Amino acid sequence: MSTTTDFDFIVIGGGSGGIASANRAASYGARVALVAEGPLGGTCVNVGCVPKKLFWNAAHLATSHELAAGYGFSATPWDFNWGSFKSHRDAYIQRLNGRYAEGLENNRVTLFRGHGRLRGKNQVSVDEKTLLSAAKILLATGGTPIWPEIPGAELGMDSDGFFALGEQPQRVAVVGAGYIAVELAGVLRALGSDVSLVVRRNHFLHGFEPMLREHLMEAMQTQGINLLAQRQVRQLRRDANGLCLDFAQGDCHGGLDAVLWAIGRRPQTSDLGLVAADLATDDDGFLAVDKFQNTPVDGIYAVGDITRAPALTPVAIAAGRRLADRLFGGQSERHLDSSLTPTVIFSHPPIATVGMSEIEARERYGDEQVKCYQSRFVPLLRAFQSEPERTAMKLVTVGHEERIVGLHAIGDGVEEMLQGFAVAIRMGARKRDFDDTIAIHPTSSEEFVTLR
Ligand SMILES: Cc1cc2nc3c(=O)[nH]c(=O)nc-3n(C[C@H](O)[C@H](O)[C@H](O)COP(=O)(O)OP(=O)(O)OC[C@H]3O[C@@H](n4cnc5c(N)ncnc54)[C@H](O)[C@@H]3O)c2cc1C
Ligand SMILES: NC(=O)c1ccc[n+]([C@@H]2O[C@H](COP(=O)([O-])OP(=O)(O)OC[C@H]3O[C@@H](n4cnc5c(N)ncnc54)[C@H](O)[C@@H]3O)[C@@H](O)[C@H]2O)c1
Repeated sequence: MSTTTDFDFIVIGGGSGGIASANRAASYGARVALVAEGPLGGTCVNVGCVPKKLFWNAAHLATSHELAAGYGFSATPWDFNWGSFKSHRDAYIQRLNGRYAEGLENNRVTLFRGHGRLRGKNQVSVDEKTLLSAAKILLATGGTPIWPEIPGAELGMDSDGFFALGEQPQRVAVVGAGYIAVELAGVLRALGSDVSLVVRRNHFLHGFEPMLREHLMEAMQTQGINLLAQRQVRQLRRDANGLCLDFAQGDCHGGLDAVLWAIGRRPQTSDLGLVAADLATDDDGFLAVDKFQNTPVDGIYAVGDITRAPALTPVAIAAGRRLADRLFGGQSERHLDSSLTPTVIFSHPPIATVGMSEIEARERYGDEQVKCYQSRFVPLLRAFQSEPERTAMKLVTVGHEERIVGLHAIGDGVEEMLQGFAVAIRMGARKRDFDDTIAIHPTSSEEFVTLR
């Protein structure tokens, strides 16, 4: 190994949290090393948020001709060219990779390309060739898709494989019930594939406000997504008709071109040299951190998907930046409070949600303290459709002051609506603050300030 180079801060992982923390620390004058394998930007930029949102935009355009007819446009659907979309998308992502590299260089962060591994509490090796040392080390190595341990699993693909596809699969089964499953099932269906969604329970998006998933389930069924509920996949095999899923319930689902596993992600902590630094993960591979991102070992920190914080890019970024503010910016109490994290599921229609579901609020505060307001309506955009997809909204309030503890919406445009409402809720907004706010007409978001 080459001689040790000394830094103030070593960051392992060039994704959302790692890059944000490295740049922020360098802005305070710290000497920072970033050890990164894989393309810069990590999951979000390369195989997550960015390609997914571009797909979502494509899917949105693909279905807009249905609306356009009512507005007097000739309703000829246009053809989608998967290959051309992919080459534009990949070129865009490459530009982002380049911008991240430039940003690091401009901020004087020293980039080491390769696999980072702890070699003690203050040392990190890069591909076992270069040795770095620092008093402070941040672990930000993100997550990776989980594959089912069943015969034939390798015949399917994970979300990384989905983004690598050169051609559109025509008959697809998506297995899973979380964000990725509903998002990618929706994209594929909107782009014209025949899609089945395989879930173990009666529903998907377990843990979210039930109003949201009930509304989405209804919309997906109207769109022609085949929901295969209460199915546990036992094996995947290939026969003369294509891929076939066998279920523990005794039936099967065949004739498929592709099967997408979307059954969760696990933290990438198994090859990080944790033992050398006296660190250990929990049984699921996560690192325990306190509110300041401190691991139990002094001088070693963790942010992002390797911790139990919500696995979202803005959470990883915020945790990484706040940590750098605290360690190098003289802000000794700076930390992330992720308790009211707003989130959007880019399903069709999209879901926007922040805070507690009605059930969670009733459990926490008791039935008599909780009051909910709801609305379900046809947005003006869909005024000319014979069977329009509706928008649904719900506010969950507590106490005599009716403090808003949950805000949930599903429908056109809600993905852009949530951010501002999340600010108000974080500031402690009450129902009457919403009522006192003049509506913007005609919009869908005005419904939130006119609920009765
Ligand atoms: C399909 C999909 C869609 C998503 N959509 C959204 C969305 O719309 N909005 C949202 O907020 N979030 C979304 N997410 C989640 C988001 O991508 C993650 O929460 C976020 O990327 C986590 O950031 P991170 O810094 O923890 O890790 P990552 O971004 O995963 O970065 C970790 C980096 O570390 C590298 N690495 C790992 N081990 C080592 C090592 N030993 N040495 C050197 N480098 C290493 C990895 O190669 C990777 O580049 C999505 C995720 C997926 C999979
Ligand atoms: N829009 C966004 O912000 C966005 C989009 C995608 C992903 N993400 C983040 O990435 C994380 C990972 O996403 P994800 O969808 O992979 O995971 P997830 O944890 O959200 O969902 C995994 C789902 O798979 C189900 N499941 C587990 N094992 C299964 C099995 N053997 N068979 C069938 N179903 C099974 C689980 O019940 C769960 O519903 C998310 O939790 C989220 O934080 C965010």
